[in-house]
Amino acid sequence: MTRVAVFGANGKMGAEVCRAVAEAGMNLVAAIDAGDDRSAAENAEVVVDFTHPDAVMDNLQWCIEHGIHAVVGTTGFTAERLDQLRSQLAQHPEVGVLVASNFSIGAVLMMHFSRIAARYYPSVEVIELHHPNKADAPSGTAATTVGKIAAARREAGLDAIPDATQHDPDGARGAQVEGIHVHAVRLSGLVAHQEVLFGAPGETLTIRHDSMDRASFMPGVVQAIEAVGSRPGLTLGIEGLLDLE
Ligand SMILES: NC(=O)C1=CN([C@@H]2O[C@H](COP(=O)(O)OP(=O)(O)OC[C@H]3O[C@@H](n4cnc5c(N)ncnc54)[C@H](OP(=O)(O)O)[C@@H]3O)[C@@H](O)[C@H]2O)C=CC1
Ligand SMILES: O=C(O)C1=N[C@H](C(=O)O)C[C@H](O)C1
Repeated sequence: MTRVAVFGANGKMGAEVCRAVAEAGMNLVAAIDAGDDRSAAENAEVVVDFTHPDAVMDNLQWCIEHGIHAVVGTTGFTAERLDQLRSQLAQHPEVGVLVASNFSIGAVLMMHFSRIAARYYPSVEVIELHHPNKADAPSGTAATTVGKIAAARREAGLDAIPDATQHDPDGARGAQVEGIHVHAVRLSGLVAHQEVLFGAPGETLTIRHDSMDRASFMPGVVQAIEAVGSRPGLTLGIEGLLDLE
């Protein structure tokens, strides 16, 4: 039985992960929340972190220094943060850390399909929609999606988006991430949703994903816990676990 500790255990995701870990027949050895002593997690094989962008880097440094693998759903990962993790992992090459901005199969497919579509459309915008208690904007999923679309556009030699910078005196067209407009909606009743809108003369393509319940993330989290120990170093996303790379 894999020994698992959950960081952020009292949160919306953490509580769900604690249930999923037990239901998957794993051994939940510690459920840690803000202010708790992490030493209770020292005999875990895998830590699952769903905390806060301000807390996650310190938590991961602790995991890596203790030789504990980590599955990370917490968002807020910049290129600099990922480089910092790679440097820490280089000192502990046996440890695996898997960071995924979204563990739901539908969201992973939405990002995959968006990457495929990106080269065929001059225009693209992203609308992400979440519950109002979300700590960050734009979402980690939106940032990952835009990163994949921007890379596919570069590989295809596409010009900059023609309509990205026009006519926006009041900022109503949202933030720009890698030159792509991203709109963040926060609304009571929502969980986690995203639309990727592609446009070309005379047509549009919309790819939409909806998580109506946090249960949608659990199969991906459990699969990542099972896999992370045999993947030393940094793994980004669960695409590799789903044969989507
Ligand atoms: N990758 C994915 O598939 C998904 C990722 N997420 C991401 O997961 C993160 C958490 O989301 P959510 O569960 O909704 O947030 P919540 O605010 O509901 O839960 C976060 C929990 O972590 C606790 N916490 C804060 N700091 C620490 C710490 N240092 N050690 C242990 N626990 C700590 C918080 O305590 P307190 O409230 O007292 O600060 C809180 O109980 C976010 O970054 C979110 O974007 C969410 C859904 C899916
Ligand atoms: O905070 C959330 O709820 C979610 N966070 C992740 C993100 O920022 O993309 C994943 C999902 O969208 C839910």
